[in-house]
Amino acid sequence: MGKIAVLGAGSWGTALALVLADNKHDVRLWTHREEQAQEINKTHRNGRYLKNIQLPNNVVAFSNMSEAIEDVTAVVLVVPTKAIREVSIQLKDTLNHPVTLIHATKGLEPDSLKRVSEMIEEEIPPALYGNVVVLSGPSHAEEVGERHPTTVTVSSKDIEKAKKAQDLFINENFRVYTNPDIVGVELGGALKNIIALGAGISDGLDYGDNAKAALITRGLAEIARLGTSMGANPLTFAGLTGVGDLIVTCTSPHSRNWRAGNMLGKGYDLDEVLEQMGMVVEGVRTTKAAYQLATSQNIEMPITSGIHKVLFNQEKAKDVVDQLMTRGKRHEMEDLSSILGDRFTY
Ligand SMILES: NC(=O)C1=CN([C@@H]2O[C@H](COP(=O)(O)OP(=O)(O)OC[C@H]3O[C@@H](n4cnc5c(N)ncnc54)[C@H](OP(=O)(O)O)[C@@H]3O)[C@@H](O)[C@H]2O)C=CC1
Ligand SMILES: O=C(CO)COP(=O)(O)O
Repeated sequence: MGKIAVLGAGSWGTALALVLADNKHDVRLWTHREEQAQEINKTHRNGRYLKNIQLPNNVVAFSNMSEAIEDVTAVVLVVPTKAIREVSIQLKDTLNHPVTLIHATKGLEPDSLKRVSEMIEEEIPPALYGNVVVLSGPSHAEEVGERHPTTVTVSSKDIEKAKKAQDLFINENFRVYTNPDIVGVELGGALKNIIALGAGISDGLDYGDNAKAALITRGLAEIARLGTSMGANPLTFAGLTGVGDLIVTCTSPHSRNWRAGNMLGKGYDLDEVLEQMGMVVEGVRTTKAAYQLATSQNIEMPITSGIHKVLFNQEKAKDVVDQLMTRGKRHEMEDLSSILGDRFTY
């Protein structure tokens, strides 16, 4: 078994470190906070982000990146999207040998409109890792920490790299599939957070199960619409990183995006919500990026546009739902008819 560095000691980095440790790897969990590294090494717990989980002894925390990545064969980058460029630059300045590079971050960058693997490729010369691998899918850190059955997908432009990552992570509790469609895998993981905000808002307004099912299903339709226009395979959105992650994020109080939406639905304002969360709510910045993408590519994304109005234009969630419900009439399978042709045109 090899030495692996996990960069980012939030909820997800800590849970992934546990999976790798269960697979008998020598795991080096890097945090930018010295006091957090000391706490993890002393107590074998990450009190702020995953307090109920006891970490195995083969997870060792570091606050010095060059010590954390010394002689590692793989690096797992798992910080919020906002920090990806900064941590990638630190990694580029520190790394002096080739590694398998995996990221597990779910987001899109506003303005540049880049996916996370594209951001990494812009900051770290691909000569050091070949092609980036993304790990994504329905996986709350709290449940992975409890070793509950979980399934995820790894994807890369180089499928051999994805298979390497599959071998590092797979075990009896954590089943890992491969998928060659990195565009679809990354977009599914990023865009579902917008819909999870919407599901939380709907629950905050006490709109019940019908409304939430509508958001998940029509949310999937608009995710697939944007994704296919960007080159993704539409079938990826029917998989773990599409509908799978939508279900887990839109229906669970573990989800920070759902919880943030829930507070918005109950009438709190965005700044208050983010302050109370104390953890990353990726859907907020991703809504901005997806709205910019949809506008620039002329793709219809009514739910995303509605959530954009609630987050950034101070429109009332209830009014936005009313607007969504009274839009012009549509054919449910419009997207399929353009992909599959005559059989779906009626
Ligand atoms: N939690 C989950 O269940 C899952 C999360 N993800 C994704 O994983 C990514 C990370 O999320 P998650 O771990 O949950 O987030 P958390 O909010 O739990 O933790 C974020 C971590 O990143 C650290 N961080 C922030 N900025 C920097 C920086 N500039 N340099 C170094 N470290 C930094 C934070 O440090 P500090 O304490 O100092 O702020 C904190 O340790 C997100 O994209 C999320 O969508 C994916 C699947 C599941
Ligand atoms: O991506 C996740 C589960 O798959 C976690 O979602 P949240 O960031 O909303 O908690």
